[in-house]
Amino acid sequence: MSDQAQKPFSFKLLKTDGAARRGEITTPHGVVRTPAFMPVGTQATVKAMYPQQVRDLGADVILGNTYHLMLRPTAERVAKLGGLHHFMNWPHAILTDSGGFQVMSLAQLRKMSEEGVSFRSHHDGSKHMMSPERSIEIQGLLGSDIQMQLDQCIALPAERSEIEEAMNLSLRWADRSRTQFEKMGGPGKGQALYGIVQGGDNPELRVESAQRLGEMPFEGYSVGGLAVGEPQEVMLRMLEVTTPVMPVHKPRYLMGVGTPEDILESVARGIDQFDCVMPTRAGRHGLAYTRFGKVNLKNARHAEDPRPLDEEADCPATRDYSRAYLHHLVRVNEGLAAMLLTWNNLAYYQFLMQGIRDAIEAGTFEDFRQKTKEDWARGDL
Ligand SMILES: Cc1ccc(CCc2c3nc[nH]c3cc3c(=O)[nH]c(N)nc23)cc1
Repeated sequence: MSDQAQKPFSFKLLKTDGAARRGEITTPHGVVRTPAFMPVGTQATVKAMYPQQVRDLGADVILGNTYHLMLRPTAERVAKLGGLHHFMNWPHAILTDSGGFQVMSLAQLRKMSEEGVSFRSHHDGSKHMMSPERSIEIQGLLGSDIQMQLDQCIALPAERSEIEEAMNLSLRWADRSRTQFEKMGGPGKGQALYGIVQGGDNPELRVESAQRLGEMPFEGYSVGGLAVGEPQEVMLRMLEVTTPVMPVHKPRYLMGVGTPEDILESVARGIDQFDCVMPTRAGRHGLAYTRFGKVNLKNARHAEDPRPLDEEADCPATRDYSRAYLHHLVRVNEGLAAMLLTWNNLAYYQFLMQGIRDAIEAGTFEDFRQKTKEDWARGDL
């Protein structure tokens, strides 16, 4: 693969329905159908799932975590073992974050400067420096198909001056990330680097960030700085002012989003890619997502319910096990509970994304959105 001239990274906008977009991203490891949900594989595994299982549910791309992997087993070791795709036996597309967000939420003794973020590992206290250049070097060593610039995501609410300072630092880091990405020959390998729009909950700063990033040569653009605890209407309002000033023919990735409803509402506002720990983490805590809303299997009301989660579903976890059995597994904390509920939840998320893609192609996205929300509201009879 390495010596073949790679097909360049590309995005095709196939159809729009209102602000909703149906597209295709071509990467060196296959095509990503958008709108896409990208399961999170933090430590080189989508927790409690086999790679082939994740693929069979319809995932075209998963996420790897630069911060975790740079600490254990280190990016250099993953590179020595053939890169992340080979290491984790996932031959399809991989997207990695730059690691800055995780440093700010997980590491100890963090110190932010113009150079980057210095920090100590939350495992063994070893010292590290994450600069735009080092982040791109790590993502290149992992062999990531879609890489992120190093940015500064701040918690909301925040003062305008603080938001503006973080936005401008992220723009300077965008430029340094791009320089390093091109120095490492990313475009020639068919890899992509996304700029990340910041600007907090301030509409003017959001527009300024998107416009200034749009003038820089990125293969795609992320909307960052959201899904950090702000109300849903603030997040949606920021999308309404930001996506209209983002490049039309480049993919848009809303970082860290979200629940099925967040995804539906964000597709309606022009977003193409999503990631969220919700389906996998919730699965490990006994929560099941279904066509008719959420089912908390810890709840005693399921103790003698012989029905599966959804007998019409294709996924064995959803169709072949009673709620009573799932409730039992959750209550006695059996490993199979996490396996089955993660499987169910990822299956539901991919089922939702397939429905969204089909509806945009058919020009019926608005009906699909309303019907899906009615089904969720119907609740789990
Ligand atoms: C493995 C993996 C997990 C999670 C992520 C996304 C993590 C994430 C956010 N999650 C919620 N809100 C977020 C905002 C930002 C942001 O502004 N910048 C960056 N770089 N990442 C974010 C990427 C990769």
